[in-house]
Amino acid sequence: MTLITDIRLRRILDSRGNPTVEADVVTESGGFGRAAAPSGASTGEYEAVERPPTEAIAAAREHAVPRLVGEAYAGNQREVDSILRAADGTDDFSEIGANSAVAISMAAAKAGADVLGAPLFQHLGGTFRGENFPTPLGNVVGGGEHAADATDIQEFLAAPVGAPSVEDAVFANAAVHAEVADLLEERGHPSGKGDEGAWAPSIDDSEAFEIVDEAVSTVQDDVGFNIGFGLDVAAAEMYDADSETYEYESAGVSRDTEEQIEYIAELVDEYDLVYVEDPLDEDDYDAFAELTDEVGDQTLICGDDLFVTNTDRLVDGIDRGAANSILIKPNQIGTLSDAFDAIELATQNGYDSVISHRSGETEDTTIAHLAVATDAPFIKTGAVGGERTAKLNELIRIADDAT
Ligand SMILES: O=C(O)[C@@H](CO)OP(=O)(O)O
Ligand SMILES: [Mg+2]
Repeated sequence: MTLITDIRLRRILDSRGNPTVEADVVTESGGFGRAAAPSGASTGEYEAVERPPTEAIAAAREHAVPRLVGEAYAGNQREVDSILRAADGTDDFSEIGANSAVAISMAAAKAGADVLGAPLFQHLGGTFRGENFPTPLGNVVGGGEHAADATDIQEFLAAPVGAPSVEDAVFANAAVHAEVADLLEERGHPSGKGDEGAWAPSIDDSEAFEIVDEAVSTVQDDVGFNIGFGLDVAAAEMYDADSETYEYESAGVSRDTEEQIEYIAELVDEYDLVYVEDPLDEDDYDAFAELTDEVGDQTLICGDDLFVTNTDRLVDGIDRGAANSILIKPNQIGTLSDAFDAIELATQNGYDSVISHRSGETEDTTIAHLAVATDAPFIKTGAVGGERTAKLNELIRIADDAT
């Protein structure tokens, strides 16, 4: 029933107005799945390769589609994904593009779920999933590669860890986002938004800390449950390999690696940060390990550019004690099976998984299902904006259907 009988690939728009790859997968019994690849701006050096969509589509039509149509079963995700790997023939999907690969992989999963008549999270995670929901990390202020002339730290994230339901958590993040706008206005910094819908004011990081701290406390008092906050430092983007320093341009500050470790540890203490992503350069496992040793019992130290959803890099991190959490982005590695393997390895080793969007997104909701399917404790998919609320609203629907 799930034999794949047709795959269509096309270019569609992403949230930045750039082209991306969308895939439709059809099965023998009429099952249908559609999915689109997201796209990063602060991409890790070791990510699978995204090719220009026109090239990725042409290469996938030539190498992958003929090996899948009439040959593979959408209900057998491992088979689909291993055919994608074999058809590509490289380690990093540089032939068919990780964008074509991930779109086909996710569309096949949806087609498999459609044939079964089960929600995607259940097809992927089994019948006992759907009871636990991830805490959404909501991007409320940001800069870095996601907005010009804004904060050096890429993302300030609301983290409603005490929310009684995913719905309450989603609305709490939106409330923090709105409160931040009021505070920016009061302080004379009315602001536009960056790529992920976070406010992108022209202020330095220290002022952003004050504002987010205040906004989180105000909303916490309103809603009556605990809201913390966290960061995606995206430190690889500010690391200068020649001078071996982290350059905070808006503050005019430069920190060497030891100073960066101390700075982050102080921030964790001062603001009770619950989450810190990529606080150090993507090549510096030792510095990650040092920081994790120092504050890893107080907060999550998450590797995004460090691990790039890659089990080989995660094994290195586990061996060295670098980080205690991993960001999971299916397009960083190219298939859902690879993303699942990374989550499983993380869980077995006590690392928390954080399922994540990219800064360039579409209406695709696969990551909401992936988070529920894998019992992930966190999902990072913005706070507002249609391509972000697509995933957040899908989480609310999954929770609503489950009760
Ligand atoms: O760094 C990140 O975690 C992501 C998503 O927030 O950004 P990008 O997709 O630009 O890599
Ligand atoms: Mg990141």
